[in-house]
Amino acid sequence: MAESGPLYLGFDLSTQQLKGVIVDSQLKHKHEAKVDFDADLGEKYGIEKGVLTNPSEGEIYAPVGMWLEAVDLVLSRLREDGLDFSRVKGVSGAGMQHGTVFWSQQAENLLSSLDAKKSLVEQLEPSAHKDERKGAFSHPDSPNWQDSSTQKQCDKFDAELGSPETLADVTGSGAHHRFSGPQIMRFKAKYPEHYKETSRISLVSSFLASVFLGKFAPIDISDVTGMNLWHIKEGKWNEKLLALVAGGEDGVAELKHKLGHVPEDGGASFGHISKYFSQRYGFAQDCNVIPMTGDNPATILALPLQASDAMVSLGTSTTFLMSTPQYKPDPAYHFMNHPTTAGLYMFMLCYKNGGLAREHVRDAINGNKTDRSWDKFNEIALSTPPMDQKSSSDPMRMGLYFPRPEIVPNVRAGQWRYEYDSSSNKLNQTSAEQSVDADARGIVESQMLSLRLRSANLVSGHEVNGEKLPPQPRRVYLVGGGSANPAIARIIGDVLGGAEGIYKLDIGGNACALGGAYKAVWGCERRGKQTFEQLVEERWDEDAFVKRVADGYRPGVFEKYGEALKGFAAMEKEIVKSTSEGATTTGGVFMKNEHGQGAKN
Ligand SMILES: Nc1ncnc2c1ncn2[C@@H]1O[C@H](COP(=O)(O)OP(=O)(O)O)[C@@H](O)[C@H]1O
Ligand SMILES: O=C(CO)[C@@H](O)[C@H](O)COP(=O)(O)O
Repeated sequence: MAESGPLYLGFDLSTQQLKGVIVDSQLKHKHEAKVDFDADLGEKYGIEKGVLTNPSEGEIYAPVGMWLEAVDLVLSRLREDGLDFSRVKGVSGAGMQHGTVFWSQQAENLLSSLDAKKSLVEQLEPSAHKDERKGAFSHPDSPNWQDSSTQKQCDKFDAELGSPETLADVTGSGAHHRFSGPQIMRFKAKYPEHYKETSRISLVSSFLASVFLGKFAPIDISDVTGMNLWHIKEGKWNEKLLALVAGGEDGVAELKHKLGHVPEDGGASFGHISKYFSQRYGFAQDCNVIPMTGDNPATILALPLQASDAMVSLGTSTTFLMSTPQYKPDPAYHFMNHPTTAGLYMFMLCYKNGGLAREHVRDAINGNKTDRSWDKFNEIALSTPPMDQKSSSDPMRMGLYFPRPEIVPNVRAGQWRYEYDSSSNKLNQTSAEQSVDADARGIVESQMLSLRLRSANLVSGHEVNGEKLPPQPRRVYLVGGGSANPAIARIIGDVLGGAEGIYKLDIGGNACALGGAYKAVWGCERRGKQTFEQLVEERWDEDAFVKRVADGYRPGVFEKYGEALKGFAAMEKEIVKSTSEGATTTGGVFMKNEHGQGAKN
């Protein structure tokens, strides 16, 4: 008998891919499809790893037309996968954070009168088809989160409210190159005519929601906190920061109009799907468009995350995410509104040097041949003792591994190695040129020590079998490509702990698109004031959805890494200081110190 019952669609529009995942009301994964920008559309749009670059100005951006083409393509792939679109009752999802899309004056007319026989890109971005007709965008490109062209604007943002600390207190973050406020400010200065012609500025998430809605969709309550423009505690735009972007108070009303109203409820439907999608693909006419959010906020929705649980996303970048009722902002990290639950926040650390840096070490260990296997890396990582300390009288060995300029801490690209004697608290820099074998464990330890250092204030003690454990996450959940690696999971447990252990999401698809699909379920099926957490917990199938992949807290080992933390913090300080003294130009961007007036990646 054919299956019936509602289905929900979640998207993840990220740097390199558009993924679509279908779940049912019980959160069970049913279908998925993806478009890989390089493989499917790379030649046509001239992109590499999903983006175009202008290194002389530190610019990284993506053509919006390519994303539109990907939307039609991913839906046709879902159809090929057997999806019955008439059962889809809700659409939500995520977009990579911070990116902006600039709509033209005729955009809403075009969005609401799409012809189902033609593609989205033909009608909304004719320039992508070399047609000179005016399209729906005042500029064809969207700045990417890896862009670092906004140093001047970041300096002004950090100064505007008095200090980076105050900016972080108000908006949840100090100024960062990729954040939308500094990006819009630069766009206005570089393209004044395009800015004037802009009727609406969307984030990547609200851009995608607008396409499905057939009119402008508001910016989401969580994603808005990745802009450096939203006063988190007051729940409204910060007028001073808007004036900074607009070039004076006179421009504030116009900018506010371009940004639009931000609704508080992350679950309230924006309305029914545009008829383009019901006519072309057969979506139910009453399918709801639920607010789409940022990729990181959507990722925390893939699990019924409890306070003191942590998620480590081991993708291209490494991100560390926690859902917490505490609001303790600092310019070194980010606090954002929780995407579904008022009174909760998302704590986030974001590193550019994640998977790529680990791959560098893997390739060096494999002799830089064509072997891309992780076997040798894993074997060496597990046979190396914690901190490469063969006996307790040996110093601990540690380092920083940054093939790209890093966000946390804010330093230029480079590699540094140190020895640390915890009994005398002595730190010595050693040669960067040494055997790469110790780096297999070393790079994972280094990345995890950085997470432990910065999340220490947010974790608490736990009692397991009557025994009181030191402050650490209750569970650590791994997501992203690197979560497949058992050796990495084991070392993460050693360094970060985890009172109940290390877990991995065991459902198909990816966490971010799944979180988006769950958000659609919640938006459409919640009863009264039922929170997202209550709904997901009620339908959660622990045995089917997650898998315990490694031990967490190991007595003695966790404490040893606690000792290493002091040396690690001192090492970072020394590197930040030495790199800011000899300020270096990396990729056309002037890099300086962590909290001062230097670059914020
Ligand atoms: N077995 C593995 N061990 C370690 N890293 C892995 C493994 N499999 C994939 N990866 C890493 O996962 C990363 C890609 O993760 P993914 O979540 O797909 O990326 P994105 O963030 O772009 O969506 C790559 O850096 C790759 O090296
Ligand atoms: O900038 C941030 C978070 O602040 C990044 O996490 C981007 O949001 C990453 O996007 P993808 O890796 O999904 O492309």
